[in-house]
Amino acid sequence: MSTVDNLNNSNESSVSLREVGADDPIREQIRQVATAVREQTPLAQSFTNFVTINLVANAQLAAGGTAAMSFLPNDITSLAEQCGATYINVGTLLPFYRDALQEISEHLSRHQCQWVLDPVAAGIGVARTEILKGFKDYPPTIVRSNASEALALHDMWDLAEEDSSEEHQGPAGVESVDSVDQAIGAAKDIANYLAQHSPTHTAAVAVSGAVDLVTDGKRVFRLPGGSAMMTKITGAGCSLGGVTATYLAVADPLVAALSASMLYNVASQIAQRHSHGPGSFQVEFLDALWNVTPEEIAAAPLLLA
Ligand SMILES: Nc1ncnc2c1ncn2[C@@H]1O[C@H](COP(=O)(O)OP(=O)(O)O)[C@@H](O)[C@H]1O
Ligand SMILES: Cc1ncsc1CCOP(=O)(O)O
Ligand SMILES: [Mg+2]
Repeated sequence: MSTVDNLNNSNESSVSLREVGADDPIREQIRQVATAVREQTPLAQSFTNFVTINLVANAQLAAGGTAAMSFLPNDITSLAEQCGATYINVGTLLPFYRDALQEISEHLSRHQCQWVLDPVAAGIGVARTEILKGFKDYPPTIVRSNASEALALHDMWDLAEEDSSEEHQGPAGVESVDSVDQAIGAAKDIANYLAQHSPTHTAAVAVSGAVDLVTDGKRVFRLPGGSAMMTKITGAGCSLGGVTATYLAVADPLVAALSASMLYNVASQIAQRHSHGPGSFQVEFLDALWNVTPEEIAAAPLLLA
């Protein structure tokens, strides 16, 4: 049975899916941006949490980009226009972050700088909710999150239709307690909202899980593959956000989100084969990010709903 049949027969997806063919133009676009990242070593700066900041920088380097991390608004705003993209992750917060992140998001928006948001632990704590609500006025180009975080952000931004409120469990920490399927509607609504406010009228949302979802608000792609070992290292999702910003520096939001997620699925599968537990998995994963070819990334499993 093929991947598509497996998914169509399982409860991983409630909609019918078809494989994106080898000759579909989107695969050639993905191959080209993966090549461009390796050739151009784009800089994506990050304001990210201090649990996983080192893995984010290492993953960006291994994927072919360069990294710069800072918590100072003036650092971020002065580098924003030289960076291809900025990455903001709200996993760990300090009291000054509320004002800092408002200043940064306002600057990025006013100067039409592209950025990726990882709303880690969305729904937990008054401070985080206030910060994430504030981003509605100065929105990112891409939201990359797990399913629970996408659902919480959708609630916070009041994007639900009156009669279509999604039932979900609410946050329980940084791990998802909801399925990717539950977040399809939320992901599309968020992507459409981001696109309406984007200077290029394009945006994307990437929801990770056993089968990832990537949407620009119109098309919904599903990405099987990867490794469950990714849930046994901290920062798999955070570093995917950073690498998505690396790709956004050279690609449109949909192709950037697809390419980064496909790279992660191919690399984590290789790492699982070569490792013996979480420690060696993380090392093998960084090596695989470095060694995977643009052709392998573009050929990764990709389904269209
Ligand atoms: N059960 C799984 N099987 C395969 N890949 C997974 C699984 N869970 C997560 N991943 C992968 O791990 C990476 C991080 O996703 P996830 O764990 O959902 O993010 P987060 O750490 O933000 O919760 C993504 O590349 C995703 O595809
Ligand atoms: C454990 C933890 N606590 C606050 S941020 C963080 C890292 C979360 O990383 P990821 O979402 O990539 O698993
Ligand atoms: Mg996360």
